[in-house]
Amino acid sequence: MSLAPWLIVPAAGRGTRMRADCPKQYLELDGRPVLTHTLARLHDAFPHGRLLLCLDPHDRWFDDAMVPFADWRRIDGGAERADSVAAAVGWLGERVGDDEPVLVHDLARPCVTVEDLRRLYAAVASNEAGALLATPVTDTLKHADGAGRVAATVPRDGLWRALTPQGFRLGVLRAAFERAREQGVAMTDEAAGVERLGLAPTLVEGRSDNLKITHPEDLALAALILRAQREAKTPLQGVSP
Ligand SMILES: Nc1ccn([C@@H]2O[C@H](COP(=O)(O)OP(=O)(O)OP(=O)(O)O)[C@@H](O)[C@H]2O)c(=O)n1
Ligand SMILES: C[C@](O)(CO)[C@H](O)COP(=O)(O)O
Repeated sequence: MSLAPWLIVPAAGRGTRMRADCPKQYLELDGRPVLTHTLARLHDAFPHGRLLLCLDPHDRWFDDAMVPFADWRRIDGGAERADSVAAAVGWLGERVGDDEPVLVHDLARPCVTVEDLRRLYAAVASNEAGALLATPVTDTLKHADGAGRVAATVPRDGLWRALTPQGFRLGVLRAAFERAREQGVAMTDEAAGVERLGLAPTLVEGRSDNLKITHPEDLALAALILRAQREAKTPLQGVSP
């Protein structure tokens, strides 16, 4: 498989749950914007990767100098994450073959390690239905009754949290978005669309510290994770400072 995967990075969110003055990707994390951490990890893992960065067309914080990739382009994002990814998939579909490997990674996940990125990419090569990083659920799960009370305890056996990246051959990804559009269904990750094709993407167990920065308290947590990863170093070869 090509050593230069296509990397779709949805980065057009507004970060409403973060309740900050700017989108969360521009908040400072360990001395620099969240965005630069995530892109540095991707670049460390895939220096020759080809980046499609989905940005809000009205984004006034972004600067080209923040991107470490030689080969990259900006894609106008949409109203929802799936719309942003669909725009990038559409761009690719008009230009490259269906066998090309594509990884989709949330910009809001800056703590993904180089090792996990490469393990996931290797899994994409050997699984026709693609693969995603995921981690087994460790909490007890409750189903709510709509009035803030417990309706049931949900058995957690076999339940995993879906992380990113998620990787597929372009043809599979294109078919998944096409099917979702025809059926008018919303999907919160790419694997959900691929499942609707009757395919079963492979779960690749990833690190549980691959946090998606969503709420204000996640920023401090992400800073601690990055620091701990830097200090651990050995299993994380190639991690940017
Ligand atoms: N219309 C959108 C919405 C989200 N994203 C991206 O998808 C990833 C995951 O989305 P999420 O964490 O939900 O980010 P926001 O939409 O920014 O947050 P919120 O839902 O709190 O507004 C982020 O990297 C975000 O920038 C995107 O590209 N386009
Ligand atoms: C893709 C994802 O990060 C997998 O956990 C997640 O589904 C994104 O959800 P969001 O509601 O758009 O943050």
